[in-house]
Amino acid sequence: MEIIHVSAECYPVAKAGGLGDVVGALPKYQVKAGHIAKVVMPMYRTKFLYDNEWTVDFKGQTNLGNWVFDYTVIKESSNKLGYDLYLIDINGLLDRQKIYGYDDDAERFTAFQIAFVNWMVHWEHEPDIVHCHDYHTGLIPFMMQYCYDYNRLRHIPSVLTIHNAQYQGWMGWDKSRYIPRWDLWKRGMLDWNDTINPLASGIKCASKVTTVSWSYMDELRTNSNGLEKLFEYERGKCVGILNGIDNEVWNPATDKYLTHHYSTKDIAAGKQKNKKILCEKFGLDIGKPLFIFIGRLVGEKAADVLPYAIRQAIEQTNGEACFLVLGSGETNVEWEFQQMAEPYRGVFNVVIGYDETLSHIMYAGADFLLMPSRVEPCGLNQMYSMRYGTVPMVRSTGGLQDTVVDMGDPDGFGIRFNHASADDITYSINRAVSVYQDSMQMEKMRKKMMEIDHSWESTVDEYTNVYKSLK
Ligand SMILES: Nc1ncnc2c1ncn2[C@@H]1O[C@H](COP(=O)(O)OP(=O)(O)O[C@H]2O[C@H](CO)[C@@H](O)[C@H](O)[C@H]2O)[C@@H](O)[C@H]1O
Repeated sequence: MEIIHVSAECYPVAKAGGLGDVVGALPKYQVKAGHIAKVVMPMYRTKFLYDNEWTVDFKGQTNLGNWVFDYTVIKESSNKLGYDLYLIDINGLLDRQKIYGYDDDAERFTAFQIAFVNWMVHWEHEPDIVHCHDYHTGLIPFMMQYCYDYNRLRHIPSVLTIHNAQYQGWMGWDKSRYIPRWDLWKRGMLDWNDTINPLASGIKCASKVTTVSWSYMDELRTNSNGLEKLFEYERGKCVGILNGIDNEVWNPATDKYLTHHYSTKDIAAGKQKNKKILCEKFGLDIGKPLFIFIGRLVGEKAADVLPYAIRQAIEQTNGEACFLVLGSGETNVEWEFQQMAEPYRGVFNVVIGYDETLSHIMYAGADFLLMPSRVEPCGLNQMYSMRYGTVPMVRSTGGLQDTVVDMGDPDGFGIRFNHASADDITYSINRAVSVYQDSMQMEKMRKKMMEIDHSWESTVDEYTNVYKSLK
């Protein structure tokens, strides 16, 4: 089968979070399973662009409302990612360093989607599936169905994967002029509560909708930032498929970001060497259990309760636990963490920003990973931490409850709690501190979690089944 993934992110080209990881890996494993998989994304000005060779595949012209624009599609020449990678360049809109966060994001991603369908119409052959990811590509199924210029694409099945339903790309109806000549009777397929809602439109118009864990699929019907009724109505075409992880990138025995590699044969020693790097660099006590948090500092990840929870845990344990935080997001949360660095020197440190290398060393060197998320569609951090023998501490929600078993269970290896509250987090940290004293139990849990198979190899067929159901 030929599958075209369309996305705003793809690791290692451009990544802001888990979406990039999934779109970077799934196509690679689809190719290994015998499919033709391609990725199409915007041509941001990232390091990957300048470090690699490209050929021009297509040049076209189309418009965003009255603005006529040229676009260029370039293709990575060496197939180094294991699948065909195409970037769409639109001067003035996509030629930026960051992926998101600009005032004209609505125009940027709408123009990207228009350029994509416009390019597809010029293809001499047709793919079997167009696979869209998140709201940035949510208008594509609508455009393929109801824009007169793209009628030729109508019968190609589309799949929308929702990585995060919190963000929906809402646009005022004044922006409907951006969408190329469309069947005005189909206004309802764009609309949700009197705004153009690209995610809702994708859910309505895609042939199938998937999300990234079973529990999150259920949750969306009761908690999806306003789309609950839509998920209930469309439940027949929705399916949950748990994310995999790229075992080639995330492997403590070969990880290119690590100086000290290890496997299940030398877990404790391997982790200790990585912990030493972190503790020396961040002034933390290597004799104490090390807790980490990696991620966006936003309410969804319950980052706002963490500063207080960590302070409370440090007090309650008499400073017997160390904490290292890596992330960026809401300014007040960043500020609170930064204020803690000095008074809690020796047991707490924070890095505000995005650092891929440091994140790998943290997964390897930490003892525990904190993930108190209020909403977590799947979560990759807990799966990476398991692969690196770091005990995940998660709130029981979404994909976290699908992947982590509490250590109270005979088969358990992690810590689960029910509320994204400082008290639940602190209580769990206390549980962790006491299990940390039991090196046999730690070793057992580490080994168990490192042996769990979360590879894409074991998941890729579930997507194939979805595609096949559409042919
Ligand atoms: N400051 C930083 N520095 C370095 N690396 C950082 C970082 N902040 C985050 N990361 C990395 O970004 C990724 C985060 O992935 P997650 O899946 O946990 O969350 P995210 O909310 O981005 O993804 C959404 O999409 C994914 C994919 O479907 C779902 O698993 C998830 O639940 C959903 O919210 C990990 O690779 C993590 O290491």
